[in-house]
Amino acid sequence: MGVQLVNADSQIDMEQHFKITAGPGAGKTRFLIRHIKNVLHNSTRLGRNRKIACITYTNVGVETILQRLGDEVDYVEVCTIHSFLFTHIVKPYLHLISDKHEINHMKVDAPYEHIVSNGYFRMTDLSMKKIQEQEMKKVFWFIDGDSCKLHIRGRKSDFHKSLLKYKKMFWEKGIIHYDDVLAFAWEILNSSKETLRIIRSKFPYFFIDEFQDTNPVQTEIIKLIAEKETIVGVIGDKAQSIYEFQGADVKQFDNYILSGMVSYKMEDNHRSSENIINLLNGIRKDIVQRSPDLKEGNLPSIIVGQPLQALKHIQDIVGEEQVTTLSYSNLMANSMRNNTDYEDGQKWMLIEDAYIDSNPDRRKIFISMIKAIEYARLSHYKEAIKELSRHLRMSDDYNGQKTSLIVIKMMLDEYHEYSNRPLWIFYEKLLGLAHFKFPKIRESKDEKTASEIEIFYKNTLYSNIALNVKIAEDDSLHRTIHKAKGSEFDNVLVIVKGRDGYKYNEERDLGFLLNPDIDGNEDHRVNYVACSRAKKKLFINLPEISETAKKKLEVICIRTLH
Ligand SMILES: Nc1ncnc2c1ncn2[C@@H]1O[C@H](COP(=O)(O)OP(=O)(O)OP(=O)(O)O)[C@@H](O)[C@H]1O
Repeated sequence: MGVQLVNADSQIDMEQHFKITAGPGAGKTRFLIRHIKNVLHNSTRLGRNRKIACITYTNVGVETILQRLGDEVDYVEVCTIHSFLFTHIVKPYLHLISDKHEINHMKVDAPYEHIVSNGYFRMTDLSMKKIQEQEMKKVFWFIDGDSCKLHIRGRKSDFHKSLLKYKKMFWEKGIIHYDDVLAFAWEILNSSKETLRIIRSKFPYFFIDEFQDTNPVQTEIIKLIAEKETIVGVIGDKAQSIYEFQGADVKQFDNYILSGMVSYKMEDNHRSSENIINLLNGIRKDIVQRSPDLKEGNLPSIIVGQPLQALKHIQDIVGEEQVTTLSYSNLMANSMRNNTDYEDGQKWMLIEDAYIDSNPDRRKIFISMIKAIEYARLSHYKEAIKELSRHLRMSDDYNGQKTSLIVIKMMLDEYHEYSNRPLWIFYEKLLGLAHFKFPKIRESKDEKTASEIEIFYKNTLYSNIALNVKIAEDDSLHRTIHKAKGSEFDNVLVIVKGRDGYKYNEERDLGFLLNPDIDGNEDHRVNYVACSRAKKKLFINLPEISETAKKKLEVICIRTLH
């Protein structure tokens, strides 16, 4: 059977595996909600212990689906893949593989983000094998025959044994990372037929949204579950696959086939105006989207100049309406939010890489403090308290949470006193707090003998370091493109800059419009996702534009404003 054309309101056979391919704004979420409701009302295979699993990529995605399901959530479990696998497979059945991997399974309470441990790294032979500590961020699991193995992205040789030794030091303490959850879940299901049977029986339907972002281990888990009894349905858009660094792969979506699976395609775009849809159709060729609602709107515009000026210019055009800016890097998004200029060609870093301090305790406290303050400024208080309380566990009867709240509130009240001044001022403030224990920095008498650390604290502005904080679930007006996935906004300004330390280069950075390669170039897909978030007005900001590019873009119906 070929690919069948459907729309957001179509009903499909609920007892067959399915794959739905659809572009942005096609109504994938609307389809999923209607399909879940259809199964809830008509299936005879559901019950108190037999639910629909609905997996989506982010916590924001989970909230959206829960809200749209309204009261009909009794027999549906909506969660992220990590939370599903942890709750239903890893937590209850980890004991099946804990001896083999030396995991202290009684102490495992939740998965954690992997923060590279210098101490553990030094206890392996990895540095002797010329592996840099930062490369530990590129460690991933892959399935090799009957077992999962560790590998470092970008390396050819096999470092599995050394990497396993590093990981085991965490596991012994009951710490497992998000990527371990996938590997452990696969191993448990692959080796225990009984666990697989229980999962199939608890979840007769298994739906996955944003399937283009799943990684290969996840795909194998889904294939195992789908072998019998459970009906699996996946929905996605390969042109919106933007998590290559986490192991997602465009080809995976195309190659994903289950026996008896029916493939569907949606060609509508209910979100954007016809002019924006025309621009999107110029970037991708596999789906030509139509505008069933014939929404009118201006031609997308290019604005050349500084991003902050461009935003001001657009604000004059749209009046009272809000404008959302979308940037590739945290650095750019944070600069827009803080109303500060951004110099093209800056290296994108996480705060962990940007923060120079050889004393590990002091470094950890300062990084957490800055993160907590910046989260709290965006009202993400829960994350702020979680980040800080790990250093204040002993300070109160609430695991440090009460003290964290007091400290954060005080630091926010006094933000103006240190935010645009050297980190040294911030350091002196923390010294005076007495809540934290860290060694003092030895201050030199004259500039000649100043240590690297003293120079860093005295010459680096707090605001410059804070720009590197990554906001986990950013719902602000100025966010990164990755954090805008699945959302839509009336007016969007896409900011195009040079990549990670490079100055803007038209051929490369405007390639997504001049010579689009959606399958082969992830940067093109990221910019495509950004443009496709706009409902009414789309603006693209560039630092400069050549006459040739201008002419070419006029043909694709973009006008250029200077
Ligand atoms: N059949 C429809 N009629 C009218 N509006 C619709 C229809 N389907 C979806 N919409 C609207 O179109 C917009 C996009 O829908 P939705 O968010 O479900 O798309 P999507 O396919 O998940 O998009 P993306 O992949 O870009 O995140 C929403 O505002 C939604 O309310």
